[in-house]
Amino acid sequence: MTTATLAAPAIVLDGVTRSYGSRAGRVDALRGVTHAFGAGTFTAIMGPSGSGKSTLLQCAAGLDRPTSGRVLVGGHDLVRLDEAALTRLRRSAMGFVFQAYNLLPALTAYDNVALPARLAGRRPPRGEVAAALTRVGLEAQQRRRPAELSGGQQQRVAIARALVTRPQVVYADEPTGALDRTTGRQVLELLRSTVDDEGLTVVMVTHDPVAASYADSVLFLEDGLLVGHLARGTAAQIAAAMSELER
Ligand SMILES: Nc1ncnc2c1ncn2[C@@H]1O[C@H](COP(=O)(O)OP(=O)(O)OP(=O)(O)O)[C@@H](O)[C@H]1O
Repeated sequence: MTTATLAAPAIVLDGVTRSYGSRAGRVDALRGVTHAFGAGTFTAIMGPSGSGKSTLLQCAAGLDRPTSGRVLVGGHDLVRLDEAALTRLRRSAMGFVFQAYNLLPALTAYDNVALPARLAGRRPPRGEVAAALTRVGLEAQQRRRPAELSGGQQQRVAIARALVTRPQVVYADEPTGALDRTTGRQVLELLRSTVDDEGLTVVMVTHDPVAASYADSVLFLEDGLLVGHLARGTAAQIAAAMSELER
């Protein structure tokens, strides 16, 4: 048995279902998903449009509540936490990176990175914010506002903001969706290095086999169910598995 299998998982989904009621009827976005994400691993979630990828990520992050099943993050059962406790856990243990960088346009890069700590009611030490910006290669751009940064730089600010609270897990939803290939690769290398160097657990939704090839393993979702798993696949192998699914 390897150390990875001995380590307690960072995130556990246990029989997670999520149904949405709408005027058009019921949609079963997740239909019983069970998976343990090992601590210090990078997992990509792939699947056709509407297969439940974003719903899975939202449930794993406590941004959405499952209809049934359990979600454990760092041993905490998210389903049993009230909103206040969930918010505290999200702010201390989880980081988020989205396709749209969600930076506040009026704030500098520095103040955007400092924001999560301020929201949690503390003034982050200047050195911690500066270190997070240095970590993503933006120490010289601290005083710039988002409009004065390229897309890739804005995404790196968003990653610094996700890392500054020293989370255990980072959830990323199409983090390279709005970036060109070279810039996207820098962002993926950065996510990869947070796993390799700092032992973070990263879960990333992506449509892009090249992005998914940076992960340790790829989970394939179809129609709300986990239907496949590929460990350490190349982009070509991942693309082949995807087209098999979409056939
Ligand atoms: N708030 C909601 N209300 C009703 N239905 C929803 C809601 N959110 C998602 N769904 C439905 O649940 C299913 C799964 O959606 P989800 O966004 O998780 O898929 P996805 O795999 O992330 O799709 P995409 O790749 O297109 O972003 C879809 O059928 C979607 O229409």
